[in-house]
Amino acid sequence: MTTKPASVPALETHDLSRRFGRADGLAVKLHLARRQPVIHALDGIDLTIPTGEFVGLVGESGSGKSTLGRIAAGLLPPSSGTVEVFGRSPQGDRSVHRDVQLIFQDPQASLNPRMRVAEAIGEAPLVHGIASRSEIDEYVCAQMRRAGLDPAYRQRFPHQFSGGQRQRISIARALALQPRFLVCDESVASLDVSIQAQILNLFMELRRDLDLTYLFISHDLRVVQHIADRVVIMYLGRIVEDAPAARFFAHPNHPYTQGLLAEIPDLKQRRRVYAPVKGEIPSPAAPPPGCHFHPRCPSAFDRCRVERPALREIVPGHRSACHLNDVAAAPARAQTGEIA
Ligand SMILES: Nc1ncnc2c1ncn2[C@@H]1O[C@H](COP(=O)(O)OP(=O)(O)OP(=O)(O)O)[C@@H](O)[C@H]1O
Repeated sequence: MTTKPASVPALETHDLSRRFGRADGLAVKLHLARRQPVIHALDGIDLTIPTGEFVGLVGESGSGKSTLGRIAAGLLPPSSGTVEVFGRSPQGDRSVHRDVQLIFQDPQASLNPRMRVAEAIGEAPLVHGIASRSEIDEYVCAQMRRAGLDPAYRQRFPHQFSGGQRQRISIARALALQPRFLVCDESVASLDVSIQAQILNLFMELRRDLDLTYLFISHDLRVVQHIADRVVIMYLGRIVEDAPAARFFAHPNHPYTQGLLAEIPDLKQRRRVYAPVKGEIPSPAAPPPGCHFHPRCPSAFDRCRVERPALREIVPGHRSACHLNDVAAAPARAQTGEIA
C-alpha cells in the first residue's frame, strides 16, 4: 500500500460549488421545481488548508460556512468542483470520514439524551475496532480526561452536565475516533464568554498534543482573533479574503473585511477608521451580479456591478477578491497606498 507524504493538505478544494433547491432531486420529486429557487450556497471555492493549520472561517449567516464544513466532513456532496481531504475524496473513500470530525454549536442537540456519556463516547470506537470490549472503559476514561472531564461521571446522562461540559463530551466523542482534522461549526457560539475561553484553550491544547488541523467556523471575528493561523472570509458563497491572521488584522484588504473589523471596538482604536458594513446580506437565492458585495460596498464602481472579481494573491499568502486591487481600475486607491 502506498502512503501519501505528510505534506498532503488536510483540505484542498478546486472550483467547489454547492447548490440547493431546484437542482436538488427531492425538490424535483415533490414537483416544487418551479417554485423552489436555487440557492448558491457555495460558488467556486478554491481553498487549501495545509496539515496542522488552524483556519478561522468567518462570514455572516447564510454565507456558506457550514455547507463547506459539511462537504469537508463528507456529510454532503458538492454539486461541482473537487474536494480532497488528506488527498482522498470524502465521497469516494469512506475511510476519510474517521479522519475528519465535526463539532457542532449545540451539544444538547448532537448528544442522544438517553445515552450515558460512556456509551456516547465509546460506541463509535467499538464499531470501528479502535478499542475492544475489554479496553473500552479505560479508552473512554482517557478521552474524557483529555477533554477535561472527570471520568468518574461517565455513567451520567448529558442533561446532568453544564453546557460547557456537554461541549467537552462532544469533543471527547470526536477525539475517540482519533481524527486528524476537526471542523468546529460555531462550537463555542452558545457558551458564556468565560466558558468559551476554556473551550478555545482546550482546542489549542489538543492541537499541540495531537497535531490536529482545524477549520474553525464562526460568525465572529473576535473569536478567531487569538487562535487562528489564517483567516478566511466568506460572503454569499464565495471567499472574498484569505490571509495569515497577523497580516489579516493589520492589513485587511477587502471592503467587506474592513467593514467587519470596523465593528470590533478594540481593533477600531488601532486602525484607520473603516466604515461598518451597512444593510443586510442579500438572499443566496438571488445574489447580486458581479461582485456579490457591491450593493453594500462604499467603494463600488461600474465594473463591480458586472464582473466577478477573481480571488488572487495581492502579496504572497494573502488573497483578496476585489476589483480595487486592479491598479488600472482603481488608480486613486492605489495612489493613496491603501493597496498593501
Ligand atoms: N439542506 C439545505 N437545503 C436548502 N438550503 C440550504 C441547505 N443547507 C444550507 N442551505 C442554504 O444555503 C445557504 C448557506 O447556508 P450555510 O448554513 O452553509 O451558511 P452559514 O454561513 O453556515 O450560515 P449560518 O451561520 O446561519 O449557519 C443558506 O441560504 C442556507 O439556507
